[in-house]
Amino acid sequence: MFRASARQLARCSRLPLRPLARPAFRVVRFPQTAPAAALAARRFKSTNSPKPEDEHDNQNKAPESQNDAGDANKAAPPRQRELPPGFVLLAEEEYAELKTFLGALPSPQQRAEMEEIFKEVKELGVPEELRDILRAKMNGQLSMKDALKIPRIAFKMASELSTPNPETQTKTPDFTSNKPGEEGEAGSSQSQQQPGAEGQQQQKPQQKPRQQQGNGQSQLKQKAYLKQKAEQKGESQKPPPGRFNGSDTLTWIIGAALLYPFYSMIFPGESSREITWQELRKNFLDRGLVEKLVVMGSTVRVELNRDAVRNMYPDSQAANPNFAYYFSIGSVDAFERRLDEAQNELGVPTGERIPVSYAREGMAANLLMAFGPTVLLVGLLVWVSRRAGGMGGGSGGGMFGFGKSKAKMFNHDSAVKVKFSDVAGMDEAKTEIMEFVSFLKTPERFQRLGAKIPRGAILSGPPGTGKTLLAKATAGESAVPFFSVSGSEFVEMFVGVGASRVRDLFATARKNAPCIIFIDEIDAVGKSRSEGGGFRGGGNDEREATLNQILTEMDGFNTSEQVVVLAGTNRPDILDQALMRPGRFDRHIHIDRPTMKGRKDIFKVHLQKILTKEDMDYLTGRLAALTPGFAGADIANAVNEAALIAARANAASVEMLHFEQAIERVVGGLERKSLVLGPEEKRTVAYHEAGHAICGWFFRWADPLLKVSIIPRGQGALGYAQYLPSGDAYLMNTNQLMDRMAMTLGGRVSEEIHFPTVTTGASDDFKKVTRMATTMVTQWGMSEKLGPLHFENDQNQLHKPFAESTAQAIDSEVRRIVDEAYKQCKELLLAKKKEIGIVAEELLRKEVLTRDDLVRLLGPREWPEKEEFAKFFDNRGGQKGAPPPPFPTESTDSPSEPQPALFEKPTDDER
Ligand SMILES: Nc1ncnc2c1ncn2[C@@H]1O[C@H](COP(=O)(O)OP(=O)(O)OP(=O)(O)O)[C@@H](O)[C@H]1O
Repeated sequence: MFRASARQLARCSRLPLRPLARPAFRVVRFPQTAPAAALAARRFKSTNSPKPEDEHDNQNKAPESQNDAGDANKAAPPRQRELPPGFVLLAEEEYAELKTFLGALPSPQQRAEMEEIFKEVKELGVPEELRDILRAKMNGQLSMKDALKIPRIAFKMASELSTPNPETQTKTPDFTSNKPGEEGEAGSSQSQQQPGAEGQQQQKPQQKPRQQQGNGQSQLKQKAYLKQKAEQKGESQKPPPGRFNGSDTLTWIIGAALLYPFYSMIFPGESSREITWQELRKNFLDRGLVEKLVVMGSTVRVELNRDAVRNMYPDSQAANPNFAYYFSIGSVDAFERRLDEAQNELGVPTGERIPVSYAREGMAANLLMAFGPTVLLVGLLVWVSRRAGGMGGGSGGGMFGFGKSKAKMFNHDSAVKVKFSDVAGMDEAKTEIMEFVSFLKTPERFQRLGAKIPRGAILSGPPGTGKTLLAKATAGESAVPFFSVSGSEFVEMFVGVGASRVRDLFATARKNAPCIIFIDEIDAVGKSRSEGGGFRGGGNDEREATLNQILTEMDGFNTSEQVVVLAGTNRPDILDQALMRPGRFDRHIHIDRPTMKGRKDIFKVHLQKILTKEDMDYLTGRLAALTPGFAGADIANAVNEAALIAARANAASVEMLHFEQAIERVVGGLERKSLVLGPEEKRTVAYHEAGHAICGWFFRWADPLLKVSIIPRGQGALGYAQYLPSGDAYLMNTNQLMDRMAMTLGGRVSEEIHFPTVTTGASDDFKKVTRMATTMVTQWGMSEKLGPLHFENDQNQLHKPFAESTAQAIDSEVRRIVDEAYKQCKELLLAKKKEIGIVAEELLRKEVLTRDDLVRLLGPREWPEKEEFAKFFDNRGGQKGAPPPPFPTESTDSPSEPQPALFEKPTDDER
């Protein structure tokens, strides 16, 4: 990590300096300010130093001068000046190493100029750190730390290079002789270097010019002169050598110039260019410039003899040691063959052939290229899931807020407006939950007596029965914040998110206490832990972790903490027992579908918002009678649907007709006017429905018929008969069941009697009959042969929990019951064949027949009607003498089969 960032840092600093370095070279090319020339002039003008012309000659003869220097090093000739502190002289091979980085410079001109500076460097010495870096480079042990030292070293050297040679101080004005001409000449030639010189003197008194030694007066004069000059130039004192002074332009230029080659020592440029085989041959191979070829998979790197290349192509980048050419090959064999042919053509003797090596790192690179993206993606996913999973604690937010609870909060501002008066038809449940309200409102009443308040309650019941509504009403009555969340919101694709969200939810709730948490559909997370454990797919660790967290959090409340947890579910039977134990969800409140009275009350609640002129008592009673099995949500939907139908009809208020149409629509689905039946099909449907109607009319225990229709409706129903089921059907006896089954078979039997063949239309009837008969045998103990036994036949179980012989007995009993119902039906319909014809023909004419039509066609039903039926369907609209309410023009299918809910006693008003 550190390596990468240091590298970037270094690159960053290198790039902005590059433009600075280049102008510096351009400046030096022009006569006035070539740094190399200026440096040479300033630093080596001593009595013993070579004259500028000689120097120039020397510059042109670089190799010799290098050799000389090397010899000088070896022979240690007397030096003209002392080394600056911290500087060392480079050994020949170190200097040669340093020089290789000249190749990093893009143009030959720049290389030549930098070479001048390097010659200075050779004389001046280099900071010890640079020598160490060079040695590390030679040993292949360069580090990023070295890279960070480069700017300091470059500017330290630049500062030394731009400092006048003490030898040249001899050319300062001779203050002992006050000859103005000399002063002027010397001053003009050296004015630029004076401040630096002063700094140098202060820093290194031992380097004072020899001429000044022993001459205190002239020293003082000279100091005064230098100071005056510095003040004239407005320059501050030069900092000690090695410390960069930004105002010293020359130091800047030289420092920047040095930076580039120095950096290329640490970061060899990655520049490379692809060439073709032909280019390789023409430009390098044929000219003997290729030193080595390195095969790396399908590419070959060309290693050139840099010195030879520099001589041949002085302006080419190829001379740069960090620049590489490469070319692609199809196969290694083909490449080797081609290379051999080329060398044969060139007549290269076998012993001097170009060495070819095969690099192994290509393999790693190839592997990285192939699997890198996948590894990266997998790594990212693991990282994200770890992060998401690790987001524990109350804050829970973390990356993307995965661990945060999604609970909607209703507080005083967004207060829950629902009150208990809005919840109808569940008085027992309301009484139970009322206690929570008192606890939240006046906790001291309970605490005073040492009573512990239940932590929470599970509200269970079929969908739409008002569980959420009741929880909201509890919050509304208590006037406390209400957190509503669905169990499924704890489930996320990331491991640990569920538990984290639970933590977050409870932490927020504690902060807002007193308050209510409502977890809807808690079965999504609260399913029994043993449930998934069997052979059916294994356990679900994530769900269990979430459940455990809920259990822990509920345990974590202390008795005085006023946080009530309510949970809603349709499946209390599958909940984990640990949830239900005292101290957690202590109360279990079951909310069933509303009774007749409950439906009436719910209709009253929802009708408050509806504009209707109907008598409320009669309306709600009739609607409640028409909607057995409706849950609160169905009722709310039916009322709203009625208002929509009335609005569509531009009615001034919602009338009974609209309500009944709405109920039919909710039960039977949309009328399908587009489905046009052929005459024969229509006739079959009419006789089928007439068969049902006749059964319903003449069987004593059958449900009273409300209407029959042959208008298609909903999914696949071509016609139907609507009955008023016997109250809420909490209990049904065998007679009722047999009559209902016989009535259900009436359609098919009628077809058999009236047509030479039968149709597929009775399939659903058979399904209902079979299910009823099976339930009678296996669950309701209504078969003498099998007796009062309950046979569970779970579809998910592979094996039936009873013997094969029992299964056969069940089958035969079911068949017997259905056969009996069939016989009963056939006997009736054969006897009433004429009546079927009458009803069917009337149906074909009118499409819908009401109860009144049937009375007209068949005479009054001979069996006494039920109480509600008499009260709400007496055609008087609840008032004596009032005109009968118009009956809906559509009808719908029967609300089906009997409800097997035989476990609860009907309330008084149900009987
Ligand atoms: N007892 C009731 N009194 C008045 N309205 C009710 C009643 N029960 C249900 N409703 C109506 O039905 C709507 C839906 O009810 P709610 O969401 O409470 O049902 P639920 O039992 O929570 O359903 P689910 O089990 O599908 O979550 C309520 O907004 C309300 O309009």
